[in-house]
Amino acid sequence: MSWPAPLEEMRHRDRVFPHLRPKAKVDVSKNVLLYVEGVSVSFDGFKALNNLNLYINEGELRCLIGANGAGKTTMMDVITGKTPCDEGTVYFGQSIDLLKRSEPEIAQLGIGRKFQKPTVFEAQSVFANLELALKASKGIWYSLRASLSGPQRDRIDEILALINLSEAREQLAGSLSHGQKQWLEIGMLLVSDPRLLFLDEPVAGMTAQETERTAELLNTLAGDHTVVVVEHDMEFVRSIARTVTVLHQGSVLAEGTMDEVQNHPEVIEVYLGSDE
Ligand SMILES: Nc1ncnc2c1ncn2[C@@H]1O[C@H](COP(=O)(O)OP(=O)(O)OP(=O)(O)O)[C@@H](O)[C@H]1O
Repeated sequence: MSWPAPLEEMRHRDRVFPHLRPKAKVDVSKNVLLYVEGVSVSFDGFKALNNLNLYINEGELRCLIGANGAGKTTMMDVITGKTPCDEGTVYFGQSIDLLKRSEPEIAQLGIGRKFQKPTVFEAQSVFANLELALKASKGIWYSLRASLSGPQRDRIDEILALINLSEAREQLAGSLSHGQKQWLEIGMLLVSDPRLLFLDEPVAGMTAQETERTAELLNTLAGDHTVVVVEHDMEFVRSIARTVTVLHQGSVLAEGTMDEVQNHPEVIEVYLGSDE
């Protein structure tokens, strides 16, 4: 029996729902997880990214800094499939061309992103937020299933410990401090075990103690995950970064250790020397 074309397509659920595809193998034989090469993006003739080149190694914790308007958000938008680019290439490992993938497909490949403002479900408990995130990462059919498996519960417990919220598991997310909400959102990304994580200003608005705890968390995540942090808080960057990349006018201005970039004359002039 032959099926009408749309039904035939539905039989191949993995074609219809990208999340059902097995996770693609990412070739990191050269130890580089992300290649951004020659990327330019213009908005009405203004170049937000200008021949940007950036390489992120597997398992590293990289900090990206740059003054307002340097192109940090646009860069993350291009990598995560939100904004198309005019020129350039973006590869995940040696062979996955991210510019050919949609935003959900890129998430499914294991690239997670936390936006600046936490977006947790305030009326749900901490545990329920993680449960919802886990089910959402498995797709719509999965969300209809009522209960979590034992290993999934264990994974959520592990994440709760990692993000320092084990004791707050039954608390409503809306009652958490700003810093705890940020951790919960990082936890919500971790349930799908992303390979590469982009975190936009993770310590903005945090207390000194929460900031310190976040530094520990990010250091723990690095290695198992590759973490790219966009941050304005220079003290925090100094406390976590091994390599810092400075963006300016849509290109990389300098890259190196915190000391190297802080002593870079052009960086001093355009960024660190400013009032930010
Ligand atoms: N959709 C858009 N349309 C027009 N211009 C845009 C758009 N998105 C970004 N821009 C411009 O591109 C430049 C780079 O912006 P982007 O948000 O990437 O910088 P940023 O480094 O993330 O800055 P911030 O630290 O303020 O978040 C800015 O001058 C911005 O005004």
